[in-house]
Amino acid sequence: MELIQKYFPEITPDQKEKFAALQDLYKDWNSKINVVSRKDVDELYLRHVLHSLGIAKVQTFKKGASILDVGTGGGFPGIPLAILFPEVNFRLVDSIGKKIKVVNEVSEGLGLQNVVTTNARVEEIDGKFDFIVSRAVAAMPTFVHWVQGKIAKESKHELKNGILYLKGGDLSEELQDYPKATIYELQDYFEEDFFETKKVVHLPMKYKK
Ligand SMILES: C[S@@+](CC[C@H](N)C(=O)[O-])C[C@H]1O[C@@H](n2cnc3c(N)ncnc32)[C@H](O)[C@@H]1O
Repeated sequence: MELIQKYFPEITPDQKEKFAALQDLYKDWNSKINVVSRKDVDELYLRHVLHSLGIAKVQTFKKGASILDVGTGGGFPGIPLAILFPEVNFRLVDSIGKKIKVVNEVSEGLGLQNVVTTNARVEEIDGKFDFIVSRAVAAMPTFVHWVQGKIAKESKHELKNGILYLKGGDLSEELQDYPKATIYELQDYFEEDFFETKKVVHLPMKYKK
């Protein structure tokens, strides 16, 4: 929790309270429906919350923006980002119903007004979003295939509307067909080399050459 404050010192008392409440909510819901490993619950703030917020170091979402979190699982990166950006609209999607149940319980437990969830495959989702965020769901070509057509053209943001994907490893092969992809290293934003998945990939909507 101290790490959240260290790297996001501008959070309000309300946001601080919500971040602090996450641990008990996940512990409680995970004991009923096992969606996050026990080790992960113990290391929730570092492995999940701070890691998810890495996306916010790359792009600050403006008021009224719409964000789709694809394959949110237990709510990552969507829930921490929704706490950090209360005036931004988040839609969290997962194809597994019990994961969405946990996300709903956590979101309701926190009283988040800016989160809606959908239990579906992302391919079935209609609508356009400013950004699509994700972590650990599919290789880039598959992912792009799923989400192309769901990104709004107009951008009010510093980065062009598109995908922001938390990824690890050597991405040169995976990204070879996407010359417009930009790779941001999380270690440039955090003093310590915290994370196993160390990069945020930004792929703008018009990703082709
Ligand atoms: C490895 S988990 C990652 C969960 C979360 N993003 C995280 O990083 O903790 C991958 C998730 O993607 C979901 N998923 C996979 N393919 C999907 C699809 N086509 N549409 C929606 N969800 C999908 C799975 O159900 C699973 O919950």
